[in-house]
Order: sequence, then structure tokens, then C-alpha cells
Amino acid sequence: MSVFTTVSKDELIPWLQAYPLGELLELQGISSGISNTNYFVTTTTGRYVLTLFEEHGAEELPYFLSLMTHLAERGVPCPHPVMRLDGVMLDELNGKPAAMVTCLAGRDVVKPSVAQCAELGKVLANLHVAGASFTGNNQDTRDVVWREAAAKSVLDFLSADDQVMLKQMMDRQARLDLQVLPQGVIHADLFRDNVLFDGDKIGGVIDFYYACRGAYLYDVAIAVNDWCVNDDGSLDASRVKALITNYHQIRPFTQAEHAAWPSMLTIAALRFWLSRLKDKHFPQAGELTHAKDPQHFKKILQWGITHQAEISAMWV
Ligand SMILES: Nc1ncnc2c1ncn2[C@@H]1O[C@H](COP(=O)(O)OP(=O)(O)O)[C@@H](O)[C@H]1O
Ligand SMILES: N[C@@H](CCOP(=O)(O)O)C(=O)O
Repeated sequence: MSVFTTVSKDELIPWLQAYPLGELLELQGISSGISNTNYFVTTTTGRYVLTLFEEHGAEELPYFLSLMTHLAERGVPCPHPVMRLDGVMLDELNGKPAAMVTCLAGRDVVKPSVAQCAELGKVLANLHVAGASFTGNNQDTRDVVWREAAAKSVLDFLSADDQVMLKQMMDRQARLDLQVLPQGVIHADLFRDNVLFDGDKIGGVIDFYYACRGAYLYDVAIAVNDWCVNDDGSLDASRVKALITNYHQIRPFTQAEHAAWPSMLTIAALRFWLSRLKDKHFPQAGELTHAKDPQHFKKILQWGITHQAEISAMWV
């Protein structure tokens, strides 16, 4: 149950008076999710999601809330933060930074279809295009510097073969020149559990809390590694094609992006292999997240390293 900080109706009713949302009808904790406390809040004006931020400090949150506002106002299906009557977006409730956002339709999919990957490609491209006019800036907290440090910290826990693979990957990422690739706002964690599908239509993209400035292709690679992967770590060519072809129709890829594609998929896999290894070997005291299996991303990485020509052919 992911309600880490409880909120009662008696606590919410006076708090809600600051919002133009009418009277509270129903309050229901959301059991999925691993980082924050979320509640469905139904009022006389509609359904909303109340989030109490458990890990981010109040100073980090305005970037994410402004970004969601910017994207939602440009037609990207994502939560639209609700402002208080006095114009404040980031509030506080029961000692935690808190925000109210619009409630989106749909639920996450476990086994995405080709049609759903095609939809995802469109929405991701629209997100990148709409984000280009966003003026906020945020540094990637899992950037190349973080990856270097993470690799050093987990190296001794790995088998000899895995150490060789990790060192090979660190060399590869050092050689990839990201500056030649188109950059802008990226979601940076577009996994299946962060997209709500309403049938074959996307109801919304959630969890913008890794969003930052980065290479668009990196964002595409992160999504492909989660949405288009088979159980053995191989990529499913039809899902990859559907995702990137539909993306390309909205924001056309450049030649430099094609050249970087096979490497970029492995670097995106490396980022999550490393974060999962770190979570496993250095669990943070009091951290709320449940450790996820690093082996999954190791398989994706191994497959990517050994199938570079095949990946290059999985293109638009
Ligand atoms: N704006 C929203 N509209 C509809 N459902 C939402 C919204 N935000 C979150 N949810 C629901 O809450 C769940 C947990 O949200 P999530 O952002 O993944 O939490 P966490 O940050 O703790 O991982 C999601 O899987 C989804 O079902
Ligand atoms: N979606 C990721 C979790 C987010 O990354 P982390 O850096 O917080 O571990 C995953 O599935 O590993």
C-alpha cells in the first residue's frame, strides 16, 4: 500500500478550501506507486489526484509542476496541476510538499501491443515538440557523471564477466558525443507503469520526476527498452518499428540520431542496470522504493551489445 502519509477527510476539507474545486465527496488512497503518497479526490467539480511528495524537497518541485502545466496546456496528455485560488501550485499537507493534479483516464499496460507502442511514439514526440518552448531547466540526476560514480561503486560486487561489460560500456558512453544530437525536455523514465492507456488511446503520461534536459534519442531509447523488450532481453522489431516510425512522423530523426541509435539503446539500459545495482547493493535507510531486479537490465544490455547491426536496422 503506497500511502505513506495518511490524510483524513477532516484534514482535507479545510485544506481544500484554498482550491476552486468545490466540496469533497470522496477520498481514496491509491495502492500502486512506490515513491509518493497518492489519493484520488472526488469533489463536486470532478476527480483529482492529491500527491504528497515523500522524497523530493519543496525546492525541486516547481520545475516539475510548471513543466506538467506547460505540456498539458499544449495538448500533451499529462496531469495538469491545479492552482490554489491565490495562484500557488505547490502546497503543503501533513508536513509534506503536496499538489493537486487532474485525474487522467486509463491504467498501465503490462504487455503492450504494436498499436499501443505506435501511440506511445506519437505521444513521446508530441511531448518533445511541446517541451521545446519550456524555459525551465533541470539537470539529469542520472547523467554521465552519476553513471561514472555509480559504476565505480558497484564494480566490486560484480562477476569478472560483468565487470568487463561494465568497463566496456563506460568506454562506449565516453565516446558518444551527445552534443550532436537534438536536445530538449525529456521525461527520462517513460516506463509502462508511467503511462495510462484507455484502450488503445493514451489517457496520460505520469511521473515527471526524472524530467530534465537531455538528448531526445535517449528518451526514445529508455521507452523502447521497456516497451519493446522480450523476456530474454531481446527487442521485438515490430514494436520498435511502430514506436519509432510514429515518433518520426511528428519529430523526424536526424542522421546523427540514426548513427547513435545502437549505442544509445545500450546507454539507456546501462543507466537502469546501474541504478538497480545501486539500489540492491546500497539500499538507502528509510527509502520507500522497492529494489527492482538488475538482472533484467543486464540481459537487455547484453543483447544490445551483441546485436548492434540488427538494432541499426530497426529504424525508420
Ligand atoms: N494524474 C493521475 N491520474 C490518474 N491516475 C493517477 C494519476 N497520478 C497517479 N495516478 C495513479 O497512481 C498510481 C501511482 O502513481 P505514481 O506517480 O506512479 O506514484 P509514485 O510516484 O509513488 O511511483 C499510478 O499507477 C496511477 O494509477
Ligand atoms: N523506472 C526505473 C525506476 C526509476 O529509476 P531509479 O533511478 O529511481 O532507480 C526502474 O524501473 O528501474
